[in-house]
Amino acid sequence: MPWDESGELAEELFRASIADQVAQDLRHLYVFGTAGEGYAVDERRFDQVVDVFADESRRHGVDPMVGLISPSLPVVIGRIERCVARGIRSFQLSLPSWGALNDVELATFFAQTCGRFPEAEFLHYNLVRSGRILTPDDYATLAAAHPNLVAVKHTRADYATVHGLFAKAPALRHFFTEATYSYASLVGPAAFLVSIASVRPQLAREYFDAGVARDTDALLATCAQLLELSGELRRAVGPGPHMDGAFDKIFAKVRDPRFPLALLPPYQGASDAAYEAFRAALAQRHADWLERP
Ligand SMILES: N[C@@H](CC=O)C(=O)O
Repeated sequence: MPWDESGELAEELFRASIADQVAQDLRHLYVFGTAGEGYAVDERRFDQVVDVFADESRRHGVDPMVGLISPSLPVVIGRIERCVARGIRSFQLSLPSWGALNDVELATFFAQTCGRFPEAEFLHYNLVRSGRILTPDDYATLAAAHPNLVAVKHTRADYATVHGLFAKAPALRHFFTEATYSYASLVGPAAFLVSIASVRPQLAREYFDAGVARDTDALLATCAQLLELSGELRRAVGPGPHMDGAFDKIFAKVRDPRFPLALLPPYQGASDAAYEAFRAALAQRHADWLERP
């Protein structure tokens, strides 16, 4: 999300970034993951971003997905209600994170979201920050209870977990980020959650297609490049910024140099120097990953 100097949505830049992604054939878009600062927005900004996102997505024929991150279940329910009133049907759920949910609390959370809104579809965002990583067995139970839980976004999964997900929760679509996608796509119907590869969407698409075609050589070669890119990014940003948005906004700025790097307070964004260092690394050592003029 691009914020202006007073922390308000930079609407024109936001609309331009949606249009850019759609033009690059990235059509499954969401707002308010970690990178989109779903944990940091107040209700006013939540509604404003949703309105702009839904409007611009629909202009391009894209179905908008909205992420929900809050330690308060009533806040999550209220956000779903307001989105449903705006015709939004796709949601991305994260577990409340103030304390890790136990099994009873987990069942209540899904009953009060998936169960309460049967007309909507839900993707679960499985991440350490939420305090509890759900397992293949958890997903088997939840998918059986909630047919409108349709997908999961995995931020990390070892090989045993990847196999377990495809075996125990095959009704769900499992999205993996760059490093895990290479392996997961060889052993099951993996979906690809584009992160650092977003600097060059065309190559992200080719990586996804290599997985669909089970082209091991292409997958491993691109995976190695993407791991190198991640190393360049970590070196460029250095210690300090730690929220996904600090990194993802650098990707957005590679696509559009006007894109601001600031995160909503109190979180620390990456610096312009970090962006310049990453861009220089791309130009010098990974030129394929820079859009050709
Ligand atoms: N940064 C992504 C997740 C991982 O790639 C997000 O915020 O959704």
